[in-house]
Amino acid sequence: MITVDAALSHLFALVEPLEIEEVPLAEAAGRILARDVTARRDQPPFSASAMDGYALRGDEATPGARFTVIGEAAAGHGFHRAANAGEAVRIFTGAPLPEGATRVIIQEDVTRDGDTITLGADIGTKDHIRPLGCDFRQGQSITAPRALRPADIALMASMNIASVPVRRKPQVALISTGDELVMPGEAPGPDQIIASNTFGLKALLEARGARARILPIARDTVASLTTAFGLAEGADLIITIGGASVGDHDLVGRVAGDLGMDRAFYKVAMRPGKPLMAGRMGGAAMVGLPGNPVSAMVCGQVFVAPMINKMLGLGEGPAPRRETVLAAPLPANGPREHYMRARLTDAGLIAEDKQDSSLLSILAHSDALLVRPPHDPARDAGETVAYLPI
Ligand SMILES: Nc1nc2c(c(=O)[nH]1)N[C@H]1C(S)=C(S)[C@@H](COP(=O)(O)OP(=O)(O)OC[C@H]3O[C@@H](n4cnc5c(N)ncnc54)[C@H](O)[C@@H]3O)O[C@H]1N2
Ligand code: MOO
Repeated sequence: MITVDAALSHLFALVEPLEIEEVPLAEAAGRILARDVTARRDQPPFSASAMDGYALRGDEATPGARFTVIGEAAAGHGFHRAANAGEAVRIFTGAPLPEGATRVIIQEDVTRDGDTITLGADIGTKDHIRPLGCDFRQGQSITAPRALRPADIALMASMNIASVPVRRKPQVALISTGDELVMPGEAPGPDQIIASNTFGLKALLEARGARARILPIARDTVASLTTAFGLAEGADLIITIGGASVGDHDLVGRVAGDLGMDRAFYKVAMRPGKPLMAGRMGGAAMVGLPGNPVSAMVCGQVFVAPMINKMLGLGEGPAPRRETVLAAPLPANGPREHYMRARLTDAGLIAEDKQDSSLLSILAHSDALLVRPPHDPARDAGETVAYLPI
């Protein structure tokens, strides 16, 4: 058995950052920016009014001063003549400031009579002008790598970037193995259960930027598993679930080996998730996850998600941990790193009473995996512990 950290190093060695592709801006949300992009223009490209009112020379803006309105500037339609002494231009929010004007007086502070305006007694001190380039200047960068959020998409649109260099999405093939499994919606036989792991993992990995394909369930036969591996052709990462342990029907390691899988390791000192295996299989990385549903999901968080990150150009790093206090005491941990299902409360973290790795209902109502190092001693309420948010 190897440590979680050693397993992660092996897993990182199995994958590389994928190629870069250009996608239309409208499809770039959630993708990983692969190269820096730079603004193609200044924003705003001219000094613009921030309010509806009158543009005039700031040195003339005194309470009670009068001006002649000589024209109008609206957003998209500037007024292309200078405002001279004693002149004002009717202006609207977003309009270019006419030459000579250095201040906008909002219309609430002005009285107008025909083409004459008089400034009110309290016009404040603000100029209500957005200077040229005050948001960003041409050449300003958004640096890669970066997971693109809605605000980044808006910023790139404003920068006039219509197509975006992103990492190709990792293609993941998910194979459930076991005679006991049927797909959700099917009628299970008396000894059968529903395959849940592929669905949970697809959701987990797609939320992290991968594209996951659920293959037909492989039965516990060499022929069926061989067929399933064949269907995984073209994937960057092949994930099997179940059949990884030492039972007579646990065939994944053997069949993968026969098909040329170059095994990097088997078994990790963690709980749940001990019978994990991985290696290279043709052009793909292969990870064999344990079948117990919580084990598969925890391994997805701890191992597969960081592999996806590396493929997306986000570097090699473990699943990010946070710290908080315990709200209830914990007994000493055994020799394996334990990822305990736990709930975050106002008083701190509370580990679930039941930690069996078959209990999806407990996982679903947990929001943290409390990380216990191997041989961690008993802990009291109030002590600081590490956890993975899930
Ligand atoms: N003698 C030993 N027995 C077991 C050991 C061991 O070290 N010695 N390890 C145990 C641990 S820990 C785990 S985890 C499991 C892992 O076994 P497998 O990876 O071979 O998984 P299966 O036996 O195929 O299935 C285990 C369990 O999970 C259910 N399962 C499997 N696939 C799915 C799926 N896609 N969706 C929902 N549920 C699934 C399966 O029906 C079993 O109940 O081995 C222990 N045994
Ligand atoms: O490691 Mo198993 O994954 O403990 O249930």
